[in-house]
Amino acid sequence: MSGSILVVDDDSAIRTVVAAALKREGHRVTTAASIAEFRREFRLARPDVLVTDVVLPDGNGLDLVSSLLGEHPDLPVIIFSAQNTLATAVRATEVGAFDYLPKPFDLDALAQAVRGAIAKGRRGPAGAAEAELIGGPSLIGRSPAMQEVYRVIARVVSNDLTVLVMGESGTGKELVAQAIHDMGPRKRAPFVALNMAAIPRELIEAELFGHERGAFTGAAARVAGKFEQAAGGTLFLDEIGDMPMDAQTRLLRVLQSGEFTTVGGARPIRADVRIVAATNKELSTLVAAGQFREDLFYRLNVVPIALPSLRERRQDIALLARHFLDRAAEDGLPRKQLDADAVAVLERYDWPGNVRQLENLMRRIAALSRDEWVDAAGIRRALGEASVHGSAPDARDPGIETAVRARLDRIAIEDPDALDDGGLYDRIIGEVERPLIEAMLARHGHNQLRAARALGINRNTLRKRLDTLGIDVAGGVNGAGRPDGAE
Ligand SMILES: Nc1ncnc2c1ncn2[C@@H]1O[C@H](COP(=O)(O)OP(=O)(O)OP(=O)(O)O)[C@@H](O)[C@H]1O
Repeated sequence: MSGSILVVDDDSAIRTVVAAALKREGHRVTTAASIAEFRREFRLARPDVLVTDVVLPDGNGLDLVSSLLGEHPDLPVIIFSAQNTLATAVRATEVGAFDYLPKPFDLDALAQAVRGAIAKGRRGPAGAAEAELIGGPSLIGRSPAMQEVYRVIARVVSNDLTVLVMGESGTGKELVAQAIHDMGPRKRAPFVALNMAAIPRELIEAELFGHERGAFTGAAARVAGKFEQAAGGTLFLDEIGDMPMDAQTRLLRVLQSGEFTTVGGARPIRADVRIVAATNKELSTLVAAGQFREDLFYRLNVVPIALPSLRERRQDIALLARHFLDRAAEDGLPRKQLDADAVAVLERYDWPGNVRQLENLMRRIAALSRDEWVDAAGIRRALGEASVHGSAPDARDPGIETAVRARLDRIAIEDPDALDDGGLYDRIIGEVERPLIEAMLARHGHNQLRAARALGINRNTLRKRLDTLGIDVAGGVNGAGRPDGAE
């Protein structure tokens, strides 16, 4: 389906490339380099779709779209921008854009967006009235992976769909939940969080739904639960995978009926909350293992947001690191700067504790490093200290270091040639790996699937390592009896 498209961008190279790509798709294309040119072209061309940049020489594309859609509410608009922030993505949705493409975008994505715009007509939230740039917690990051996250957030802020945020610990799951709350219509009501892993299991239901006076021993007064505290706002259920089965059943009932009762209470109360749940565990695995209700999983997983680990968005590391140093300075700590080598070390590191670990490290550096400029050695030192002090999830056990050194000393005495023959790495790693794998197999009843899961490796990888290391599994239950790790 072809149509007439008006492309507004002050960069002539982008105008040319975009126009050529859209013409190849069979569309008629006109271009404009400014808002003034746009006004002229718009009257003449009467386009089916408008594609516009945000920063234009004589004004802001978002304001333009906002006022334009007041007059032409059915015009589908695609906004592209190099201002790849969550605020831009959300504002684009708020002003009623049909789609938002962060720059650099690929031409296929644009062509597809244009096809969608022509086929479906304008569909964004009605009205341009609420076009207000909202602050809120800043999610930092311009990587493609985070752009995708922003796009999903932008689509859900104005509705009440249940969102499930998945990601490793420290990737910013709570910050995403907070951003969804702060940017949506519930922002003036409370954002209430409950971490399922942090409260005793037997108290979870009372925490969620509240309890009446005398509902159980020690319940001296009526206490409102999180559902009541969050009324009108957002309830963030963290570590949902740790929710006990009974509580899961009750939560499911509440999600289905839209009502809950307090523990010991009889009168149903309307549940007026938007639910955002988060997990760092693979919920589908828990479902398969019978530890999480499948029906609840589907109820929660209406809009999934997969937050990438920090090592999957390394190009955000420098930006985040500088942001955390700025924040530390705002909090009164000395201002520090990172030199290029320092940034390179940060970008190469694997960040098992993700953004939280980077944030802690930057605060540590702000507080402890002596010079204003931090170099590579400064970062390595801080990383080393953090792990020895156990404040990072990658804390190295100094005992292992001592053991490895002692082993090398021994090899130097018993088999000095081995130190130079090139097989040392495999030999030492094999020596560490063997007891690790054997211990995990024993711990998990020789069930390979569970042992592999606990080690965080693929089952086939474990099998290969068992072969390579010559670990005998035939005697184990798994070797003969449970080839698939069935439980
Ligand atoms: N994209 C980001 N921009 C700025 N700060 C971030 C970002 N992501 C995470 N942070 C910061 O990192 C810290 C950890 O984030 P958060 O608590 O949201 O992670 P989480 O995934 O919920 O962790 P957990 O699973 O351990 O609860 C917070 O201080 C948060 O402000």
